[in-house]
Amino acid sequence: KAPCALVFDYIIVGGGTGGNALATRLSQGLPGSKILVIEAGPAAPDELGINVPGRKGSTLTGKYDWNFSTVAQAQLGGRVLRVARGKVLGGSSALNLLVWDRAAKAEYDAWEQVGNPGWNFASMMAAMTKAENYTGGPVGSGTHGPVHAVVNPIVPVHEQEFVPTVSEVFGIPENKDSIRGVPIGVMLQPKSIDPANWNRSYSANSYLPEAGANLQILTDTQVARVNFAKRGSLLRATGVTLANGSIIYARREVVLSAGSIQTPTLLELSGIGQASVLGAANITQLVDLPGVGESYQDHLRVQVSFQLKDNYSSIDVLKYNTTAVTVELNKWLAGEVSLYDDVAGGILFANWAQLLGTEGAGALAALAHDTAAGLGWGDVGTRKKLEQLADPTIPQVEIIFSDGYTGVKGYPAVGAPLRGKSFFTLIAGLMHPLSRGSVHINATDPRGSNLVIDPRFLDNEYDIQALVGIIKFCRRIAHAEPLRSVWVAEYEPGADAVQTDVEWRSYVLNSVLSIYHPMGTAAMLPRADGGVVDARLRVHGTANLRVVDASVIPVQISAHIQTAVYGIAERAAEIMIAAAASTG
Ligand SMILES: Cc1cc2nc3c(=O)[nH]c(=O)nc-3n(C[C@H](O)[C@H](O)[C@H](O)COP(=O)(O)OP(=O)(O)OC[C@H]3O[C@@H](n4cnc5c(N)ncnc54)[C@H](O)[C@@H]3O)c2cc1C
Repeated sequence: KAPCALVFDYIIVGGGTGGNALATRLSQGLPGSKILVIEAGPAAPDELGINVPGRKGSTLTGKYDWNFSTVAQAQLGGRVLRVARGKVLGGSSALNLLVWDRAAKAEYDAWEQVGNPGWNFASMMAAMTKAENYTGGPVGSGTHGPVHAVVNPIVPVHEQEFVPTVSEVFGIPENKDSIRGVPIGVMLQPKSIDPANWNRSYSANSYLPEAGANLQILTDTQVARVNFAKRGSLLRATGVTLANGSIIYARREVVLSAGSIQTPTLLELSGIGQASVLGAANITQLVDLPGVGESYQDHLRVQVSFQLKDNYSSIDVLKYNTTAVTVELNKWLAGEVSLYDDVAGGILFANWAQLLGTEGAGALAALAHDTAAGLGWGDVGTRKKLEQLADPTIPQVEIIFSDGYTGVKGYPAVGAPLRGKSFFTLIAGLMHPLSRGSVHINATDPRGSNLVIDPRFLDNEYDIQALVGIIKFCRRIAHAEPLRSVWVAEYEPGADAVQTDVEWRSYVLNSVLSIYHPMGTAAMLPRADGGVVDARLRVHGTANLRVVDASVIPVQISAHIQTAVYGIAERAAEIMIAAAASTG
């Protein structure tokens, strides 16, 4: 018999975005249950790289990042792309770039339409609102949830021209209500920041303090696999084995919240997945689930950067001026307005007709249909994406106005003539690429962290042409007044360097990056459709193993996905608490 310190009612693997939200709600809703979160990374409550909004990005490649990378992408000339993931209590919510927004109503409704009763806009909006405490948000946004959101009222002078340029010149109206399932339009977006102390608000400092004493958290502890016993035709999860070999038992349920990269690979290490992947790694297959690790989808980005006129200044000063770094950080620490507050995010969400006109949108949609047909892509997720191209309420495009230089060639180096200059960047985001990749354990080292991540970005002509269309539109925005008056020259890729469609195509292939929103790798779909979990988030073939993180998203949504992950966790808690009540 195991010592009772090693027995819990619920074990949640991964103290990240979804895991901490779920654990907190279970602890509140099931006060008589013992709940354990096991997180591979440390707790880092005082880490300024996490807490200071303007230092977002500084933790990438550091000790709080798993530092995964893709396999060489043949279609991108062999490039290897970074796959950032939080390895810290709070997971990727501790590392992300803070954008707090939502997709269109029809995109959540699509989850129900592909075979998941109860998963629709009404239920997801209710769940996402429960997570949210939006200061100054529109009527209907959450005001009592743990995670704070706010629009920074400070907008740099040059950024103030973005919304009027898009709305007046391109006729895409300003939308101050985007958070309620109607995202199309141009706006200043909220960020997950607590306005009381201007600190990043993330799952570890928002949800966890609300949990009861029945929640325990083990940090710096990696789970190696889930253990099972056979119960009739189903597997019953009995607990987990840690990387150090210890076993912890679960009386009721085990939940995987290890994120879109590690949830599927943990399933594989536990014997659930494709026969060929498990066979190659010498792992006995317990459940044949071909969908595990498949349908990897992400949002893609390319960008153009412009050098500001000398009378404008951006946050670039924090890249080269050490005095400014100290002064501004001290202001943040003293609770004064600082460049490290992270300015409001100017964002445009648009459909293809708004960007390309009716004819251009029709031609691109035809290319999407032909591409999918030609490649034989007929899965439910792709079919939904193709259908959604005709829905003008669903954004296919996101364009972000980013203060400062955020491109690929780098801020001008020491000694370069443009060092010390200020820039802004327009980031072109593709919300529904057709490419679908995979993530699997590595047969040569199944338990190592060298996972086989193959996102297959831009492996088809629709995705390439779609990104070309968006990036060309970014340049058009920059050339329209009043925005045109704030800059002197295009820095990246450079007006002379890229002019023709052929040149844009090769720029896109050479500079595409991930927006770090991988999803769908343990999709909530019927088993016959390649699903990994059912509509109650239970792994097919198991009685009590669930997945609660971004990997369950069955049809790719637009927008940044942290609000959806919190919503999934809130819904999961409702489902699990109801299940506990019905079984006693
Ligand atoms: C750099 C970056 C920028 C982003 N920007 C934005 C943004 O601006 N807005 C937005 O909405 N979204 C953004 N996202 C996406 C969003 O943050 C993620 O989609 C979301 O946080 C994922 O939540 P999750 O619960 O699925 O996984 P995570 O939050 O990543 O949680 C998984 C947790 O499991 C732990 N874990 C993994 N394996 C094990 C194991 N074997 N044992 C124990 N623990 C384990 C990990 O350490 C991690 O803490 C960004 C993401 C990144 C990485």
